[in-house]
Amino acid sequence: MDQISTFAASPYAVRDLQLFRDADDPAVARALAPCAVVRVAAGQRVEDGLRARLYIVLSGSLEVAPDAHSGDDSGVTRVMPGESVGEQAVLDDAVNLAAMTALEDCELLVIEPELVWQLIDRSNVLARNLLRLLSFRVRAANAQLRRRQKLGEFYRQLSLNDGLTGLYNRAWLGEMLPKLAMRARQDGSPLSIVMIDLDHFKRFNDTHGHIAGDAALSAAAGVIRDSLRPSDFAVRYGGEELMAVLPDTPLSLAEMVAGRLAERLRTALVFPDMRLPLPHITGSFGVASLAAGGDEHALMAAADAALYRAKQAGRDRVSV
Ligand SMILES: Nc1nc2c(ncn2[C@@H]2O[C@H](COP(=O)(O)OP(=O)(O)OP(=O)(O)O)[C@@H](O)[C@H]2O)c(=O)[nH]1
Repeated sequence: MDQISTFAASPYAVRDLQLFRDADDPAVARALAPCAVVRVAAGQRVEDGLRARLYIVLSGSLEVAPDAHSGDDSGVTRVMPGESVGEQAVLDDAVNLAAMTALEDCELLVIEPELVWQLIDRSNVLARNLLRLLSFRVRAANAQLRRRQKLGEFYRQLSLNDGLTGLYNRAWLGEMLPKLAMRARQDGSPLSIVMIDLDHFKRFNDTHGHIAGDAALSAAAGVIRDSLRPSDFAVRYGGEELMAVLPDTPLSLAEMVAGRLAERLRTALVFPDMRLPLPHITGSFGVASLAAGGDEHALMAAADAALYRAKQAGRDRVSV
């Protein structure tokens, strides 16, 4: 980064600089006249030392990564001729942590912080342009934060949903069931679960193939999801093991819900457009409610035991 001239000796004029747009005061031109114009070769970093300066690109372009120390490259911006970088660091009197690299051979005007402040005192136009620029940057930063939050939420949702069926997955259950159990204990409200295991699913796979098995799982998941209230949750917590989580639901009502699920599963279409006799699926259902003083582990164990009884009793049925 070598000084090649001063602003006065360069071919550039004050009107080329966005920050000084409409500042046709000759005093501004005089103040900028001795400022250094430096050349930065393509690929070279703008070495700022520990001093924040204002840089204005006169020719070429710079790439600016917000914070060289955070390794965050998501907010990289390109600074074009007439645009400035470093004004915020100058105003904050902070070290400029932005990593500035020349994308092509550049000429930059360098304005020392003391002069920036003198010019702000002298020129209302500059102060107004600076405020406008900072307001634009704050808006851009906020928009980027919102985008990142949305993206984070999207990936979080993705990690809590099962890819095949779209139901909540085991990770969701591990995170949410303890919370739902705690809320139920605090409110004194009932919490029930229905564990569902598809019957002879190995045989179904062996007979109809794994792809048909996947379709059957999706059909079963759809039946469960569409049969629940909006406040209930449908979960796939294992291979062919599904669950309905029913807040504010006592055991007797959960048993009725399970009966309805069993009936709908029995008549569900696995392949609506298949001409061959339809393979059908049934499930075994184990129902349990959170006991007074019990926790989510005891609840799962009780539902598991009920499910075992439903299997033992001949499958395609509900056990409590
Ligand atoms: N197609 C398909 N099959 C799966 C998936 N996850 C688990 N399975 C199958 O589900 C079957 C479960 O078999 P088992 O646990 O022996 O139980 P079952 O054959 O259903 O017998 P019962 O539960 O006793 O009625 C296995 O053959 C698994 O391969 C899946 O995502 N897709």
